Amino acid sequence: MNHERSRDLYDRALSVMPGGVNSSVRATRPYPFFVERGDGAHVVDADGNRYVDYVMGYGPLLYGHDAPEPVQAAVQKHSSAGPMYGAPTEIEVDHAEFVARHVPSVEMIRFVNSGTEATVSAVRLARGYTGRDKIVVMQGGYHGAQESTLVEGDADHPRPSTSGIPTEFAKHTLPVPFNDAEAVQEVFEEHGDEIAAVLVEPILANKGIVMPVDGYHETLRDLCDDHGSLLVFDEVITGFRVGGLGCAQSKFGVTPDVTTFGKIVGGGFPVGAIGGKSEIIEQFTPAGDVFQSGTFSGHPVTMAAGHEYLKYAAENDVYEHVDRLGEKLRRGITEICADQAPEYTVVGTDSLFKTVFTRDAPSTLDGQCETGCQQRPDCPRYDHCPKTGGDVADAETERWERIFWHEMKEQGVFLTANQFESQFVSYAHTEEDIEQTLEAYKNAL
Ligand SMILES: Cc1ncc(COP(=O)(O)O)c(C=O)c1O
Ligand SMILES: N[C@H](C=O)CCC(=O)O
Repeated sequence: MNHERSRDLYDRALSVMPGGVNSSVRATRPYPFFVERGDGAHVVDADGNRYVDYVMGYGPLLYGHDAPEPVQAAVQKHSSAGPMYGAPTEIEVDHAEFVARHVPSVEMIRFVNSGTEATVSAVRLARGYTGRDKIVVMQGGYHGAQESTLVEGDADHPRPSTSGIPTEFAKHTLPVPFNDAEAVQEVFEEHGDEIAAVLVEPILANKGIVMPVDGYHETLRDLCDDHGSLLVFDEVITGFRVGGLGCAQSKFGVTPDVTTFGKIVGGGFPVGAIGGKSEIIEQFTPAGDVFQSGTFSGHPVTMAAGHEYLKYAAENDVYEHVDRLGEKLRRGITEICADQAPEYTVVGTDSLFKTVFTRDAPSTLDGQCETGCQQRPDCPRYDHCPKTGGDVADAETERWERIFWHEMKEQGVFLTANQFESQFVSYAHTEEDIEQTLEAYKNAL
C-alpha cells in the first residue's frame, strides 16, 4: 500500500501538534494513516487505501460511517436552525426521557461534552453527595483524562500515573484489582466510612476486554450499600453497546447509583452524561450545590443525533446484527488461534472483540471457549482468561503494535493500534467484511 500522502501530512502535523495528533492513541508507528472519509463499515485514507474499520471512532459509531437517514436529517435540521442557543431546547428533554426510560439506573440525567467530563462530574457529585473524599477504582480501568483516576499502584500506595498530577491528589484514590472480591472487601474494612464511591467499568474495556466474574458486581453493590458509598458504573464504552438499550447494567442485573455515558449516546458527536437516581443527580447545580456547568452541554445537534441513534436502535434489528457478527468474529478468530496461536485468548462480548496476546501457554489446550471470553466457570479456558487489568498488561504488547497491527492494516483491516483498546462491530459491517477480516487474521497470525 502507498502511504506517501499520510506520511507528508504527519510531517506537517508534527510541527504544529504534539506527537502530530489530538489524542494519544492515534499516533501509530511509524506514522498514522490520515483518513479522508468514511464509507459504511470502511474508511478511506488520504492515499486512497480502503480499510474495514473496527476502530469506529473508538466506539461511538454504532452504525458505522453512514448514519441512518433519520439521524442525518435531524443533524441537518438542528445545525441549520442554530446550532446552539445558551437556552434549553426540546430535544434535550426528548433525549433525557428516552435514556431514563431504557436504562435501569437512570431517573435523571445531566448531559456534558465528553466521557472525561462525565466521570469528573460523577466523582465530584459522589464526593458532594456523601461528604467523603476517597474513591475506589480498578487497576487497569480507564475513565478519561482526569486527575482523580489517572492513578496507579494499589490502595496502600496510590500514585499519579502521569506527570502533571500532584502526588497529594492520588492519596484519595484507592486502586484495587478488578474481579478480586477479597481485595475490595479489605479496602472497605479499612476505609469504609471515607469512601464516596466505587467507580468501575462494568467490563474493563480499555485493558483488552476483561469480563466480570460471577458475583463481582453484586459484591461491589453490597459493599457500597453497607457503607453508604455510591456505586458508579462507567458505561462510556459499554453504554448502548453491551446489553442493548439497557446497557451493561441490564445484562449483569446490577443497578448502580450513578452511570456515566459517552460515545454512542451522542450519535457520533462529542458527548458525555451522568445519570442516576433523582435524589443524587439533583445535587448538581442549580438544583443542588455540586457545581456543574458547560457552554456546549446538551448541544442540540448532539442531542438530535444521539436521540435518533437510539430511537433507530429501538425500532430495528441493530443489536441483533452487531452482536451476531461480533460472535461470528470471535468464534472465527478463536478457531484460527486454536490452530495457529493457541496461547492467545479471544475476548469480548456483544459487539466488542479483541485478541489478547497472552504469553503463557494455556493451562488447557483441549478446547477453546466457543464465543470468546464470557468468564463462564464451565469454559475449558476459564483459568486462562484474563481476570484483571494486570493479566492483560502482561500480554505481548510489542508484538501487537509493531507486527500484528501493521500486518492487518496492510491487508486492509483497521484495528485499534494497541493491545489494550477494544474493537467494535457496527451495523454497517457485513458477512463479507467478517470473511475478509478472518482471512486477514489467518494470514497475520
Ligand atoms: C470507560 C471510559 N470512560 C471514560 C472515557 C473518556 O471519554 P472521552 O474520551 O470521551 O473523554 C473513555 C474513553 O475515552 C472510556 O473508555
Ligand atoms: N481509550 C480511549 C477511549 O476509549 C481511546 C479514545 C481516545 O482517547 O482517543
